[in-house]
Amino acid sequence: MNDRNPASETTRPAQSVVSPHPYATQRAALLAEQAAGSKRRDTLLYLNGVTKSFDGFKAINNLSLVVAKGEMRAIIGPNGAGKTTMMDIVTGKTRPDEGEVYFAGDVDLTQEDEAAIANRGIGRKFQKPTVFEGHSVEDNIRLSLAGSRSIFGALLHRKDAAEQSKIDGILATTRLGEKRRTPAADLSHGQKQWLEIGMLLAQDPELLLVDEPVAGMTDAETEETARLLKEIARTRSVVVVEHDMHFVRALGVKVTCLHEGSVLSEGSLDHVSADPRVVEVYLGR
Ligand SMILES: Nc1ncnc2c1ncn2[C@@H]1O[C@H](COP(=O)(O)OP(=O)(O)OP(=O)(O)O)[C@@H](O)[C@H]1O
Repeated sequence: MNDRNPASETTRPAQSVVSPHPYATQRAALLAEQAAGSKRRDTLLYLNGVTKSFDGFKAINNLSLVVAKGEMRAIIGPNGAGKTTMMDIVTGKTRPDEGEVYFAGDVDLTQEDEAAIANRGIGRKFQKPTVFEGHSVEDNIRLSLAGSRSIFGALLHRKDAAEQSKIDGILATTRLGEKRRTPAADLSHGQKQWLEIGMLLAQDPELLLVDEPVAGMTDAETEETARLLKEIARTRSVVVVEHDMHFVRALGVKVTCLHEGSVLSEGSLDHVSADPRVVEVYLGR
């Protein structure tokens, strides 16, 4: 049955001529603000229009990159694309000439030094592992937990249960539980890389920057590293720079290809590796 009343339709003014009720406009503005706010809250690392020149050469050129909370992102690109310089900028080692770099909403990283940025919860793993070779695996983790305590104090102080359980958790994550008493010097190259990742985890970073973690690893170690980083990324954001495409595929995350200091292509590995520009400057080489 058609219960519409044609008479009332003819008398009702057309919607387009009715100006919206002030509350409706306010509500629309509020919703837009909430959406923008929640987007901001979801963002952990925000780079916008970042540029850095060395002697007139733009190593980073109008780079924009957004990493969400809890996201793992793989960064690929040819040598000299600016991957290391990008990480140097995020960690405060290098100051950008222009652009915005924000962490966790409103922390302006361009205004902070390396130590302050590390304290904010940004941990970086360089390509070459730097562990305390003479100490056991477990003590390496303990020393990293210690923070401001002296090294001597860290090794001598009474072990409390909470600390021990944190160390055990890190050893399990980094597949080093059975190696806890082994001197770091006796670990394989891959295990040393995992130990260093564990030492970073001891500092509870919200964002981990990892530079070429699988370079020099065996295939089995490479596969295990992909699993390990995926586990870590359940509770933190991870940005991993890597040339090994098998490894990047195993990560199964969004990929950003840098070239000449800017984003050349971004998306799934399939999308990025099918991009003719990426094939031309990187994958096809
Ligand atoms: N401190 C510096 N002084 C001068 N030039 C620099 C400096 N740091 C980086 N560059 C230059 O900036 C460009 C980008 O270098 P960067 O190391 O960031 O590239 P990358 O993508 O990390 O390369 P790779 O894959 O080889 O590590 C290169 O041409 C490099 O020579």
